[in-house]
Amino acid sequence: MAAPQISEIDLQKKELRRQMAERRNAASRDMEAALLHRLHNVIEAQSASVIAAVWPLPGEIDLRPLCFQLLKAGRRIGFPETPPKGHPLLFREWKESVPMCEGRFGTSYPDGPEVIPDLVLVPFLAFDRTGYRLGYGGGYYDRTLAKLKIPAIGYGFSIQEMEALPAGPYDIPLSVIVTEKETIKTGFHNSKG
Ligand SMILES: Nc1nc2c(c(=O)[nH]1)N(C=O)[C@@H](CNc1ccc(C(=O)N[C@@H](CCC(=O)O)C(=O)O)cc1)CN2
Ligand SMILES: Nc1ncnc2c1ncn2[C@@H]1O[C@H](COP(=O)(O)OP(=O)(O)OP(=O)(O)O)[C@@H](O)[C@H]1O
Repeated sequence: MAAPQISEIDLQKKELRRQMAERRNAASRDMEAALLHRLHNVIEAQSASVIAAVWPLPGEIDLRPLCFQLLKAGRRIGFPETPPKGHPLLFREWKESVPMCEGRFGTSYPDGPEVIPDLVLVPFLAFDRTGYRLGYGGGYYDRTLAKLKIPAIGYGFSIQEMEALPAGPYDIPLSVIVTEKETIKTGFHNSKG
């Protein structure tokens, strides 16, 4: 059987993931609070009614306090269910009382109906100023953004910035990147048509 094809870009990304997870894990609670505050203000200025967030994996930024605030303000929240690799994410509606189910790769998703978000919050291990990001390597967000054509707001710490990330042919840039220090508009619009 032929060996799976691993490109040079995929190998560079693997090493970066390891380094950047270490940096992210060194961030303080104050940095996380500042980031959530900034993210809240950015989302408040947008009219999206269904916002896709994530249930945190170990070491990740916890968006749940922000999700509670958004729910109270009348927005709806979806969390991703992780399908087999090669497929886009599916989002299920989350409310305070909804039980969570165990999904692939240690992820958790709500036991709720499917929702189609109109704005998606995207975690990353690293980003650059043109809007390219490095995730866990599933290619899930690129496939999801290719399908949904909705704006993507990436969020993470300023120490996760890279001069330039290796961009593969399927990488879709983020429209906005929010760190604890600044809000970067990349000029990229992932819209229909
Ligand atoms: N909280 C959260 N949920 C999320 C994501 C995320 O980044 N954060 N995802 C973003 O796409 C999707 C899940 N994506 C994932 C893709 C690959 C692996 C994975 O291959 N994990 C390896 C080790 C990864 C590593 O540390 O190198 C494993 O579990 O063996 C995990 C999650 C959807 N849900
Ligand atoms: N729309 C797509 N169609 C086909 N292959 C894709 C698509 N999007 C991504 N891929 C492939 O999936 C693999 C993983 O992609 P990548 O390294 O960009 O993941 P990631 O952005 O780090 O992960 P995630 O989005 O899950 O956080 C790569 O080999 C990439 O070429």
